[in-house]
Amino acid sequence: MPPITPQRPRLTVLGTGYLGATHAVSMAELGYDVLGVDVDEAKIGKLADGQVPFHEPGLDELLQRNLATGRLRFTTDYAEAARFGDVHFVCVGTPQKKGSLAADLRYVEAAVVSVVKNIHGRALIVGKSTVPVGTAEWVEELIAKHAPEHAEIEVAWNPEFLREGFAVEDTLRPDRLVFGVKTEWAKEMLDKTYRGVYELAAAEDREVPVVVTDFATAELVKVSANSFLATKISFINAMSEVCEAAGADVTQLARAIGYDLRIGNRFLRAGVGFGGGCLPKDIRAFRARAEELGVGAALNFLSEVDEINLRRRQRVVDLAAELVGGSLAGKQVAVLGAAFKPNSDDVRDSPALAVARKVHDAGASVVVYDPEGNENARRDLPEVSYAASLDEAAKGAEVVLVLTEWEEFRHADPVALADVVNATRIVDGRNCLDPELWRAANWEYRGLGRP
Ligand SMILES: NC(=O)c1ccc[n+]([C@@H]2O[C@H](COP(=O)([O-])OP(=O)(O)OC[C@H]3O[C@@H](n4cnc5c(N)ncnc54)[C@H](O)[C@@H]3O)[C@@H](O)[C@H]2O)c1
Ligand SMILES: O=c1ccn([C@@H]2O[C@H](COP(=O)(O)OP(=O)(O)O[C@H]3O[C@H](CO)[C@@H](O)[C@H](O)[C@H]3O)[C@@H](O)[C@H]2O)c(=O)[nH]1
Repeated sequence: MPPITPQRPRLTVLGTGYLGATHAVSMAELGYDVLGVDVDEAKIGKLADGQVPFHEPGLDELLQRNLATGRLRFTTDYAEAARFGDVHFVCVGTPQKKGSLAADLRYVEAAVVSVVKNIHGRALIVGKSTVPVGTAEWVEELIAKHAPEHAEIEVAWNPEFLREGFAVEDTLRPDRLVFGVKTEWAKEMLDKTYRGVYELAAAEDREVPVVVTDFATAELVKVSANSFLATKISFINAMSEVCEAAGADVTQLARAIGYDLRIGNRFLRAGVGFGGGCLPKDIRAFRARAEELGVGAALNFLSEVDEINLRRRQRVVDLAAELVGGSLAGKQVAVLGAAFKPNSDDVRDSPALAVARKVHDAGASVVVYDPEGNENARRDLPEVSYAASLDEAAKGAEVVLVLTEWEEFRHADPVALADVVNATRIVDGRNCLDPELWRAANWEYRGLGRP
């Protein structure tokens, strides 16, 4: 990619997890000088050594290439970060608070304070983490309290919409950019920062829409986008429940309604529901913030969205029990999938792992296999066994549950697998298999929302 030349701001990325590492690497790929910063020394050590600490297709190669050019470096030293950066991207985690629906902003606070107290010139702090509306104003207050008096620091909010599994592509070629700003200078700095993205789009005859807003709107764009996506999934999963009761097929229903362009065919895959480090916590934090703002009733539907989603996990467990004759106690169960979606090793709030836990709690002996997620899963759910391959997981199973739609599972051979299991029973928790194929190989097949 041609490096962009004039007036390139130097960038730091504070927090080098799924979002930050991808952002740092992608911005270096676009020609910027980037310093990635994290408090996790092991993570920084790996990144500096050219190893991506998580699974994200294509990221390893770009990391190594950009380390080699010298454009990309990593550190745990905030003083160095403050000296280096013109623009500081805040990409730290905003997980759900323990015992509450709300977002935990302690890492945002720590990152902002650590960097601004060391800034002596002019700089822009750009929030990328997903946060409750009002956070950017609070970050301004933190800066006023902690920055040296002579420093000139402004804030912008620039939410990120990347999807895991497509993170690099989404960063280099975003559907849109959102700039929540208060001043023309902040807008100009963001334009300079994203010039590489604009130039790549122009070279490919595309345009990247840029929506310039106030802080509150930018913050809300992010959580409302995720709420809409979560609602779409729970809508189709609610239809799935009705299809099950009525003997209809939700996959055909989704296809048919999706032809209406007003509805669209994407994000209508019924199954065991949404998980991950974003949608579940974001809809909960949004509800909590709306309560604080006195408009909780406006988002009551999001609690229904959450409940529909969680009910699907129990539905898979019930189907598995039904298939083995009523009780899972003492049965061997193969769980295929641990990551919350394919092409990721992320197991945060993963439906697959939640089901594995429930099946284990029901007294079954559970063997999990995920092509990339075993290691993270073992940390979260050490009570169950992990297999190194699909065949090893399925060996001797009374029922197989497909809970993450990895290609490897989609293309599994039902005839060959029949020789490995103890009983040919399968629950397709992602509606990703061809029922006819599996039934033809003598499997008792159950999908979600399918007759
Ligand atoms: N993962 C995604 O696909 C995605 C997409 C868009 C937005 N987001 C949002 O981005 C934020 C980060 O998500 P993530 O998935 O990358 O989380 P993550 O847990 O993978 O990464 C967060 C990183 O922040 C680091 N950190 C914590 N405190 C720090 C500090 N004081 N200074 C520097 N680093 C610190 C952690 O060590 C960790 O490496 C969240 O708000 C999330 O909602 C995530
Ligand atoms: O039709 C569908 C589509 C998705 N899912 C599930 O929904 C979850 C989320 O999927 P996806 O949105 O692709 O993954 P994320 O990487 O979590 O991305 C979401 O969350 C990010 C963090 O906020 C945003 O940046 C992205 O735009 C938003 O799509 C996963 O468990 C999927 O299995 C379904 O069950 N059915």
